[in-house]
Amino acid sequence: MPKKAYVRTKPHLNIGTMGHVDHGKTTLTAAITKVLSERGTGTFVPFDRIDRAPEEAQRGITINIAHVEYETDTRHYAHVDMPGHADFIKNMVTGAAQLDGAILVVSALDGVMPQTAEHVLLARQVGVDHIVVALNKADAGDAELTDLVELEVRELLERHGYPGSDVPVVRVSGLRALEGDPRWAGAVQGLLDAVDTYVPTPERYVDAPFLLPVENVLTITGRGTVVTGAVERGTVRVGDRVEVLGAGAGTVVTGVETFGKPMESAQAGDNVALLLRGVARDAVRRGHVVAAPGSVIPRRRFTARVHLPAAREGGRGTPVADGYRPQFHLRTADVVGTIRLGGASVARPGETVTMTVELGREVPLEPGLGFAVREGGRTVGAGTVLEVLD
Ligand SMILES: Nc1nc2c(ncn2[C@@H]2O[C@H](COP(=O)(O)OP(=O)(O)OP(=O)(O)O)[C@@H](O)[C@H]2O)c(=O)[nH]1
Ligand SMILES: [Mg+2]
Repeated sequence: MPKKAYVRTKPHLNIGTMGHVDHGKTTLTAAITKVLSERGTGTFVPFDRIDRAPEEAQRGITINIAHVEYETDTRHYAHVDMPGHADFIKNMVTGAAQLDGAILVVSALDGVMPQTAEHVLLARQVGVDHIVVALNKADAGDAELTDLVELEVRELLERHGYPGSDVPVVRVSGLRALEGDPRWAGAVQGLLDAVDTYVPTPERYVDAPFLLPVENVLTITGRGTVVTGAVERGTVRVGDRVEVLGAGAGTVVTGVETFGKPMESAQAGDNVALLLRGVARDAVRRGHVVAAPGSVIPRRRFTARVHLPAAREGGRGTPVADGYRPQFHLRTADVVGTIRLGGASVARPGETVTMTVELGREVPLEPGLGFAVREGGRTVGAGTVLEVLD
């Protein structure tokens, strides 16, 4: 039986939960789907379906195991719940998740923790302009302490260039809402209303040449190789010619799906799976880019402005010197690179500096592209490409 096609009736946005470990991101994600399923605009996704490890996609094209899909009265959302900190860095910081807005989950019991601060810093750096705060575990916190946590979060946001006093802060209990408590289900609905109204519908670059950073690669028996990810710009439809940069292959798109539903065409902002004709499974990997032929040229060298978070924000304790070789996370790619600081001999945590970077291999680069700098499992910098060099 043919699968029901995806029909675009409302604006589509990508959002996600971020925040410190154990503050309740996955519980809240499950609670959101529960509240919306009761209103008839979503399908309930239980906690253990969100939090599980990826498995072989045998039932068809799946997007990303941590994605859930739902609708409010006015919008269609793809919501990514990143299981753990490393995944957050990969998906969000590198722009793979392409969040139009984020729900910052902060436990009312614990307040701002190191990863809360790190996620806010990185969200700012990669251009997530709108954050809504879920003060979670409000069922268990005392009101006075929760007030203090709220102040602390607003102050953190202000310090990173967000309008701290205007950002909606909603007290919720993901756990109680998930258990069906009407009061807390109402609070989760209030959070969604805040997201609907506070996060603007983004302008999509649908007229630009097509580009999709590859997040995952799957094989579907009898159909071929599938790549998944969020369309960064342009549109793509079945029959389009594309090239896989990194793999150096030209190919034709033979299928486009979103959340298991076939689409006639996908556009910037959509989370999709593309079936590619005649591309071997091992010829394409996460970090490659699928693009309109000739529209991007991979390069190795660029200048950039990079912020090095202070140690208290999760950054390094010591300065970096000329010749430093960390990992650069650009879109979904993870590449080693060497930095040159020019006149300055060292750059200290807490500073924002200009540098030249030479990557270990070519990747598609362009001015304005955001990236993260990582070393030993820690984010030591967040930057923006200024100029691409040859
Ligand atoms: N009292 C209370 N506990 C909660 C609430 N939300 C989550 N918890 C508990 O907090 C713990 C962590 O919840 P998770 O949803 O797994 O947190 P997480 O942020 O997804 O954690 P990681 O993915 O490991 O970073 C679990 O034991 C939850 O039951 C809440 O609203 N109230
Ligand atoms: Mg989780």
